[in-house]
Amino acid sequence: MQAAILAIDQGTTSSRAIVFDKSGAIISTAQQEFAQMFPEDGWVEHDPETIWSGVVSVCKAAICDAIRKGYLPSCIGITNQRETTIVWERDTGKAIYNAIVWQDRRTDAICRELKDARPGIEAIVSAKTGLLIDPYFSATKIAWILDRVEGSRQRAERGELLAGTVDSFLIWRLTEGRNHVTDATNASRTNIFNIHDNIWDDELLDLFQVPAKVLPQVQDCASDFGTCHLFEEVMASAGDDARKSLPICGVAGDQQAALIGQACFKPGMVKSTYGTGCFMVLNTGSTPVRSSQNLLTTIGYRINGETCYALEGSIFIAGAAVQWLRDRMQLLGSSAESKTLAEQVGEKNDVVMVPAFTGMGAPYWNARTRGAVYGITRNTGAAEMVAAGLRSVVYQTCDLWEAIGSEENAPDLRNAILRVDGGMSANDWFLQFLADMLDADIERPEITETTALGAAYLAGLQSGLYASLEEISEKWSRNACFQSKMAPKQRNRYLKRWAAAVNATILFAEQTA
Ligand SMILES: Nc1ncnc2c1ncn2[C@@H]1O[C@H](COP(=O)(O)OP(=O)(O)O)[C@@H](O)[C@H]1O
Ligand SMILES: O=P(O)(O)OC[C@H](O)CO
Repeated sequence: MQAAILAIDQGTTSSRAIVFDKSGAIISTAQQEFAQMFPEDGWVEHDPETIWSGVVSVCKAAICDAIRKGYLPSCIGITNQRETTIVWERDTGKAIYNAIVWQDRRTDAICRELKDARPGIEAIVSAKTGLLIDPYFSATKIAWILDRVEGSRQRAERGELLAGTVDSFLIWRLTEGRNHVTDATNASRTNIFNIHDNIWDDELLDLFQVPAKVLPQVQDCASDFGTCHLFEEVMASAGDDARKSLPICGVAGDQQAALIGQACFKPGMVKSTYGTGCFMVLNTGSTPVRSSQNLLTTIGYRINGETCYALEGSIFIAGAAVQWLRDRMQLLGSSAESKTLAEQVGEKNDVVMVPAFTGMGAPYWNARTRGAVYGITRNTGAAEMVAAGLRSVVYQTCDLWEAIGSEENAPDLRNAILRVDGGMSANDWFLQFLADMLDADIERPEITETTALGAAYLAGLQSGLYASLEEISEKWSRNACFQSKMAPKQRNRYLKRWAAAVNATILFAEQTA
């Protein structure tokens, strides 16, 4: 049997397990989509039991298939949708409420009250955590659950409840209730983790009303998170001598894992991942760069106790717009069909979509806005709407690129190449429009499952399969490069219309609040 690594990628719309060999090639893969729940306007929930059963079943399927091909995983790396919050019982491992998903806006009022009650508090939170006060992050989600599920605050104080992001919940289940841990990247998305001192911050715990007792221990991304015995039966099919338990030794939030999978290890290297949302992450090295452009300062990875920081622009709706066009509007048979339809639409297409379905992320941070479409005529059909959806993701990326490029203390983006990955990066039409609008080179790697790959690299580092980040860096290879072909006049026209559409959407939200 050849050496391999099992990566668990628990994303917003699906759970995947991928077995990689040492070179980073995919040996086997299994995936399960799961239901998104929208109980109220702006609310998004997942069923933790569905997430759990899906993860177990994809892991078993991927391990089985890998063994059949002559590969035996020796460790597990985990990556996950970040910020999504679960509170569960220490005794039973059962969640006391559904997972509140990162996109969920229900705690907007709590965030506003905090800011109104204590002017200047956001600057303090931002200085310590690199984040803003926004419903996106985990702290207000934990507090909301503890305040709404009867008796849970008292239970938390008695040590009966545990809380965490999805990685933490999965590790608790995978280690059968032995380890309540998380990694520094996931912790850095909670609003209560001090990214400079690497501790849960007492002042912030008090501010957000989160009891320290419910929180996991925070570890380096490549470290010992516990051992999983749950797949021993499947592992046994490799033979009696085969190792059966699997150490979990790499963990990172999905966007940071993608930074690693894209081998963006040097300051100035930047990637954008197009899954449900889009997240542009720029490596800024050992110095945290404080944003003047409403971007987030976050932990890129922490290895051997050394933190590499990053600047992040977060967009809530990217592939989710394509999903909406497919599932709700029924304009597409599949997400891939969006390319064929968009190709039918010329440069004159004037429909502009602002996909603020769950508010707007960076750089606007407006939780109250909702989606809008402008410029519909009697000629507008499915193709125009689909092109508008794809273009809206590009325009949002332009906003991030502009914001990151304007940061005074960040590495210069003028000659930077943007590395892309995630579900939407399969779409060539989208990537060409992206290159045209950014006026920059866009590179897609051979392996676009970079999120899972990053988690596998971390586990491989810790388990000794790789010696260093340099060794990992050499494995990155390019599949395609997209370069701008658009005339500046046309680019400016598109950008002007986008800016007008965003302004109108914000104005509508303000006037109807
Ligand atoms: N060829 C494509 N063109 C446009 N969008 C796509 C394409 N393939 C997948 N997507 C979109 O990518 C998203 C899935 O990407 P993925 O990286 O798996 O997301 P996540 O990790 O958030 O679940 C879906 O929203 C889907 O609509
Ligand atoms: O599920 P994704 O890939 O869109 O990623 C979700 C992010 O981690 C949210 O911050």
